[in-house]
Amino acid sequence: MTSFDALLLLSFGGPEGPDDVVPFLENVTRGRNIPRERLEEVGEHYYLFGGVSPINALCRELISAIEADFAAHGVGLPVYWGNRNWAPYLADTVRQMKADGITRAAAFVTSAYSGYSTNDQYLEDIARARDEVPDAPEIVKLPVYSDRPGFLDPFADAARDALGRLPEGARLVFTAHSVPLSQPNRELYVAELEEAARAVAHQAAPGKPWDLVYQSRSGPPSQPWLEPQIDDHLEKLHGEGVRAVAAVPIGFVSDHMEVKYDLDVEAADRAAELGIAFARAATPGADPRFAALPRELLAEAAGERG
Ligand SMILES: CC1=C(CCC(=O)O)c2cc3nc(cc4[nH]c(cc5[nH]c(cc1n2)c(C)c5CCC(=O)O)c(CCC(=O)O)c4C)C(CCC(=O)O)=C3C
Ligand SMILES: [Fe+2]
Repeated sequence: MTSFDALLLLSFGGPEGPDDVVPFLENVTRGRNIPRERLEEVGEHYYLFGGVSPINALCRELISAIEADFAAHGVGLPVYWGNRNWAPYLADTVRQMKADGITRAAAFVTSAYSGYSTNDQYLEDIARARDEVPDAPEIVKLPVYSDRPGFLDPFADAARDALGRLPEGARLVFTAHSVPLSQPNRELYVAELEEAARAVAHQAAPGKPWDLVYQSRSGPPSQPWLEPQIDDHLEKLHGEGVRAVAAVPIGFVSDHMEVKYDLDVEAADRAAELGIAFARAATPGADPRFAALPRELLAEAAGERG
C-alpha cells in the first residue's frame, strides 16, 4: 500500500432534496440528447422519494465499512469521496486532497464493469477534475472488479435469499442498466455482465436456467439500446408459464434509484399485473466482503509497482 497515500471513492452522485432534482438531472444529461419527457418522468421517480436519491447515504455507509476494513487490517490510508454529478463534486474533493498533501490516490469506483458509462466515463471524470486543480495528486483508477468474489459472493447469497422467498421453479433474472448499442466498449460491458451472471447463477441455483436482461432505458426511442427490457421479458416469461421471478440487479453495486424505482416499483408492478411472484435480490451495498475489495485491489496495484 506504500505507493498510495489515499483511497478515493468515486461515485455517480444524487440529489439530497426536492430542490436538487432538476439541477442534478441537468448535470447528468448535459450534452447527451435525452428527451425532455424522459427527464420529467425520471424527476417524478425522485420526487416520489422526497427528492432524495438513496445513493449518497449508500456511499457514506460504504465508506464507513471500508474504513472499518482498513482499521481491521492495519491500513492507515484516509478515504475520500467525490462524485460526477452532485456534491461532494470530484474536483472539490481533489482540491481537498491536494490541500491535505495527498500525492497519489487509488480510485475505487461504484461500478464494477468495463464499458463507457461504467469505466471510461469515470476516467474522464478523473482527468477533468485533475485539470481543475493545479498540481493535482495523481489518481489511479483501480481495475474493474465484476469477476471478484467480493462482488459476486454477496450477490450469490442475495440471489439464494430471493429464491427462498418464492415458490419452487422461480426463474433467476439478472438485470443491468441498458446503454445505447453505439456506446464504446458495449461488447465488453455485456461480456462481463454475462460472466458475472453465470458465476452467481452457478452458485445460487446450479443447473437452473437464468436470463440477463436490461432496465432503465433512456435516450430517444429511435436510438437502439441493449434489450430486452425487464418489463417485456416478464411478459415473455409469463407466456412460457413462469410464475415466479427473482430479479438480481447484477449491473449495480447498491440499492440506488434505478433499483428502488425501476425494479422495486415498476418491474414489481408489471409482475403483479401478470400474476408473477416477484422478489428482488439485495445488492452488495456495505457488505464486509464488498468493502474489503478496495484493500485487496490496492494491495495488488501496489504490488505490481514493486
Ligand atoms: C451503465 C449505467 C450505470 C451503471 C454504472 C454506474 O453505476 O455508474 C448507471 C448508473 C446510474 N445512473 C443514475 C442516474 C441517471 N442515469 C441517467 C442516464 C443514463 N444512464 C446511463 C447508463 C448507466 N447509468 C446512460 C447511458 C444514460 C443516458 C445518458 C448518458 O449517456 O449519460 C439519468 C438521466 C435520466 C435518464 O435518462 O434516466 C439519471 C438520473 C444513477 C444515480 C441513481 C440515484 O440517484 O440513486 C446511477 C448510479
Ligand atoms: Fe444512469
